[in-house]
Amino acid sequence: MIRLQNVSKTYFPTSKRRNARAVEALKAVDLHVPQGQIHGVIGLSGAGKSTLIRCVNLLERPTTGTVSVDDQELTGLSGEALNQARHRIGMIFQHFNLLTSRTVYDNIALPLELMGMKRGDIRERITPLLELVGLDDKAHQYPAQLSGGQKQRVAIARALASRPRVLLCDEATSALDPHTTGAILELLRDINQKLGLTILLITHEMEVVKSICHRVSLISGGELVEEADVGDFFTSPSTQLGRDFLNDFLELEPPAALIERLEETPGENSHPVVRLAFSGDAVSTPLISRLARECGVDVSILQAKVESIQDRTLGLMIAELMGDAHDTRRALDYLQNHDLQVEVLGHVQRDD
Ligand SMILES: Nc1ncnc2c1ncn2[C@@H]1O[C@H](COP(=O)(O)OP(=O)(O)OP(=O)(O)O)[C@@H](O)[C@H]1O
Repeated sequence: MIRLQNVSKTYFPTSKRRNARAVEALKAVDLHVPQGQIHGVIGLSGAGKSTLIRCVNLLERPTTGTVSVDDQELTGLSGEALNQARHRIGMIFQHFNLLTSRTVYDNIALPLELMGMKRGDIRERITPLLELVGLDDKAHQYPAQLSGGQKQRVAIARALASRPRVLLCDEATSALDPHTTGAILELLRDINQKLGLTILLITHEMEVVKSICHRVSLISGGELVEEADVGDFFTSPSTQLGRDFLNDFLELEPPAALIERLEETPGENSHPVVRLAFSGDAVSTPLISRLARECGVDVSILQAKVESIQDRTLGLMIAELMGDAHDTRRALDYLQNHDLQVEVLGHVQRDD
């Protein structure tokens, strides 16, 4: 439904200052979002998220590469043809972008008025939309009379008014409190299911990805460095940046006092400290007691938690494996052979 091929975007300096530099905001990005999927793009500030999503509806024109939506190449269009194609792409923003002088109803009607639709037809379109977003009693209020969550509901209804095939969400919940964020994400999931709408969203929040996305891409320095199903991303990200995002989200770090004592290479009396991630059957298997029994190591659990990621359960643990070098090596092999993701964080010296 959405296809970006080899998309690059360079912002060239507009001033003639000597130190003005071009910024390569996107570098050879390939992305495919199939029909009906919710795809998240996550990255740090300045990574290129906004540029990427704005390239999809050509609010930013890519410097090179092609963008297609619903089998139509947008990068080959201009003028009226591009305008028509954009009706099939709705967009919502972090700060809602509503017109303060228009009521809720009139904000939602705006794109339809611009399309030249008759008043009666507009009414027929808007009534069910107000119901869908849960604002049927607010039609004649002004944005200033609404909460942030209600404003975003108006923006969603406005984005859906032209019956788009695709909805782009630019940090749509970043200005909202956690409770309202949850409600808006639920509405987006509902719309995705009821209308079969394809959704591309950008965010810096793992919670958003975890709550509603099917697939996720990680962007860094203008490049997509990792792409995975959400369940896989949360169990075994393949890049260091992915692991950093996950660990920040899970708040699973060894205690500070231990971090200070961690050494990169094993010493004579040192034990490995490992971060373990396990999902599926491994969550309900008593692996740690088996590990102790079969490999002859003691396991000191420093932190542990169980998370539900959509329909999967993810177990996480930071543990020290205590035993001689041979046994701890066997223990690491044992864990890996039982489909756990094992990351050795370092080695800690034990004098006792
Ligand atoms: N209009 C512009 N002119 C010049 N440089 C720009 C422009 N817009 C963005 N950039 C630069 O492009 C890079 C990517 O910016 P972008 O806004 O896409 O990142 P982002 O991931 O959305 O960041 P944030 O989460 O902070 O909004 C940054 O280095 C930014 O400074």
